Amino acid sequence: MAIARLSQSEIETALADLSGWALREDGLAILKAFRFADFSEAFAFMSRVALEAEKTDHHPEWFNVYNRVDVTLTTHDAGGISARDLAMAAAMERFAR
Ligand SMILES: C[C@H](O)[C@H](O)[C@H]1CNC2=NC(N)=NC(=O)C2=N1
Repeated sequence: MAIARLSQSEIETALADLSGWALREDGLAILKAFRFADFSEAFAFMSRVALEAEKTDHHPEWFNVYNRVDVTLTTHDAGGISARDLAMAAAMERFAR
């Protein structure tokens, strides 16, 4: 299903409100390195995100070691960043709080 890729200015505006998120060098994804107190906290975060991902059919690429969760969000169907990535990033911010 096709979904629109956001413009560069739409992405920059959104990133200004997303603390710690950055544009990947190729401009096709957004990234954040989350840090938690320990593995238990990191995995609790990942569990919440997993439920949200299933609910919204939008899934993160991520890498976890102990208390670290490195996240990449992109929309394959759009070939870049869509509103779905911003919505997921905002949800992750709520879950990490
Ligand atoms: C068929 C299914 O709806 C698609 O493959 C969904 C699943 N989850 C997804 N997750 C992400 N991050 N991007 C997508 O384009 C995407 N597409």
